[in-house]
Amino acid sequence: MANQGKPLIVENVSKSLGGNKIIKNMSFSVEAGKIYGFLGPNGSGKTTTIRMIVSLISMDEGDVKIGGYSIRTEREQALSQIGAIVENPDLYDFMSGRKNLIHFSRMSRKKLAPGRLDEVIKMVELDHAIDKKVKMYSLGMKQRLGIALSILHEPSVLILDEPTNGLDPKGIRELRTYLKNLAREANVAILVSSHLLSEIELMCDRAIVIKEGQVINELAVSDLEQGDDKEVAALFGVTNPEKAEEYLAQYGTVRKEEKYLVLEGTTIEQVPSIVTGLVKQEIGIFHVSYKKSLEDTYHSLTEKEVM
Ligand SMILES: Nc1ncnc2c1ncn2[C@@H]1O[C@H](COP(=O)(O)OP(=O)(O)OP(=O)(O)O)[C@@H](O)[C@H]1O
Repeated sequence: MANQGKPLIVENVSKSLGGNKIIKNMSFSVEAGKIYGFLGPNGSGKTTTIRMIVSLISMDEGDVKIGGYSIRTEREQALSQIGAIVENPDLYDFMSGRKNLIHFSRMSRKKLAPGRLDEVIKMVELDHAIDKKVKMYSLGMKQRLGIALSILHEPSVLILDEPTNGLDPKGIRELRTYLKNLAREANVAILVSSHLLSEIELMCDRAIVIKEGQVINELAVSDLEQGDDKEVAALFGVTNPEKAEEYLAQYGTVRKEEKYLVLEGTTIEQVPSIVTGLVKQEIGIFHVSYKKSLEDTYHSLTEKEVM
């Protein structure tokens, strides 16, 4: 098959809404086993594109191929290959997680492979709570149950519109780990829209950047970790974050990212003297690295005029 390894292909898709051309000749593809971030400013057309991919709305021009099937001419086969959470999944609060899964799998009419239900429950790490009522679940657990629902039928493509919305940092971290495993172990192609750039950096292999309904760039997130002599974001893992934060503030903006302090707006050349300074303050250092932040690249891309 010509498109093997690219289970999602968006080809020259256009869409007008309310008399305005919202999506303009959009094309991109997503590889199996990889997580792609779908990034763009508010109103750039992320949700509209996703709604077309999952066939919630029609497209005016172009096509979307899912597992090689056209969403226009082979809709049923195409949809059988895709799992998505676009709006909040309608879970029944009064039923257990397991009963929800059974109920929705019956509705989808596709017969589940033996053992699939337990496999999915394990994959989303809900084994301990699957027989509890959904109303007892945290938001993160509901999110994982939603993902379980969307992957029950073993799709080759999973689409998540702003999946970290409303999750706390622990929930976000769990979701990230879980999605990474799903991509690697089940070879699923995952497209995640998000406005959280740092989240895309941590979660995704590649980022598709859109603006005004057009793809303006596609980047390998790992490429961004090769800093150059321009401004970088330096990551410090230290024994006394409060004291270190105060010290680092003289060099730029400091923010916390999990167990690290991130110093924005420094240069690679400055890093050795910053490390010396931290040591003089009797702050222990267990990690130092730097990266060109996706945020900088993203802003420099989206602030340019679209041709
Ligand atoms: N039904 C509609 N009729 C007219 N215009 C619409 C309709 N739906 C969306 N739009 C417009 O299309 C553009 C793209 O909207 P869309 O929701 O796809 O963007 P988005 O990138 O998902 O934004 P956000 O990050 O804010 O969710 C916006 O300008 C929006 O106002």
